[in-house]
Amino acid sequence: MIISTAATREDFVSLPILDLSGADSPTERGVLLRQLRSALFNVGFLYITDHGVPTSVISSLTAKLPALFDLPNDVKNGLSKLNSPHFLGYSGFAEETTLGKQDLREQFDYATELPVVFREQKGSDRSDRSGRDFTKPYWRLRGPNQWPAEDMLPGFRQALTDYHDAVQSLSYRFVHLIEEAFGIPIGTFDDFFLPGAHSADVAAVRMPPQHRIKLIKYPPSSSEHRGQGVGAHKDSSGWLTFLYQVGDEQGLEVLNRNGEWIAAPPIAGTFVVNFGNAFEAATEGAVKATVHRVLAPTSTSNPRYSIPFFQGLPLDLTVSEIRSYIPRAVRSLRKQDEYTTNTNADNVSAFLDPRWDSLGESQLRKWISSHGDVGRKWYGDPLVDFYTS
Ligand SMILES: O=C(O)CCC(=O)C(=O)O
Ligand SMILES: [Fe+2]
Repeated sequence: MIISTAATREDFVSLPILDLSGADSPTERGVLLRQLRSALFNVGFLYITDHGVPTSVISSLTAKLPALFDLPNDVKNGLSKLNSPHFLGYSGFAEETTLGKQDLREQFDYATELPVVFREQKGSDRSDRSGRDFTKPYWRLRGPNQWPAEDMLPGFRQALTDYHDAVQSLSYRFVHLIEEAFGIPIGTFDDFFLPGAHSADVAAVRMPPQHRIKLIKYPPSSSEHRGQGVGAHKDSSGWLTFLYQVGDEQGLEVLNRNGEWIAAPPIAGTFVVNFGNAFEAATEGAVKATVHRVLAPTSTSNPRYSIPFFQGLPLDLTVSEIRSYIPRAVRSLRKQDEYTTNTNADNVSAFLDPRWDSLGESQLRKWISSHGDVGRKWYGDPLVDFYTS
């Protein structure tokens, strides 16, 4: 029970579950879109079933997670994020922080396999045909993965690649549903994901984004007290997040507007969908990047594994540009008082820094603040100090 001097507002106490098979039925599509609108504007967190990602694709990857994390320490450390200016690779237990506190989890970060585009300041060939300036530090976020040797974990690279491709295509289909729920033409956001979708003009064509996939292990807590698996936060790595919770260990919780933590337990075969800071900023808070956290498993539980897929956006896209795609009627749906509410989590005001507008800079800031050692090694102290000041 919540005891409060202010009248308690009605708010969500459980998360909606949307059956995406309704999208293919002329009679049920309208119902699905109504449910989606409610999930978007009232909750900012939902489960999806019948999402079209084959069970075999999911299980091929999830079956390999225990062995991945059980690789010898020298093999895991050989894949350390410290090797990677793209913040891709392995982070050992409690090496990452949220709100200045250690997250009691171990993780591998992977991404759409893409080559480096960043160029050092030297030389004249600094841009591509579109005039994009690849000497900007945030372009350095983009680059290839670190894979374990195939004989160390046979089939892992293929399983992760298949999973990436399937969830990427789910994410594009889901964005089409959102466009319909917003009342804008289906395909409006294709510009962000499918270069050249609407324009043959080289300067207008975007770079295809790099999506990120985290493979996470939360070991059981070392004491009776459940530790911080990951601290309260809003996602800032992308546009939408598609989270797969492996097995049945609980721990994910979502904050409602009354300040209550609502459990988001694993539901077999579903993905959890939520919205990143860029989405909240683009909709001016009409759709929230809802705050969530993970409590580490109890001391007597099994480890918990999870796989968030963060749908990427072009790094040179600006918040003002994205906003121009969202109708005023949608942006004006922001509920009073919420956009600026201090939730004691990384919030949108830190994301929308007046010093910059591009998503690349917001993301560089985010990566540098959660992995300071990687930031200092590859980006240097002045840049780290700038982004963390
Ligand atoms: O592990 C989970 O269930 C959620 C992880 C999460 O919120 C994140 O990594 O951003
Ligand atoms: Fe998250």
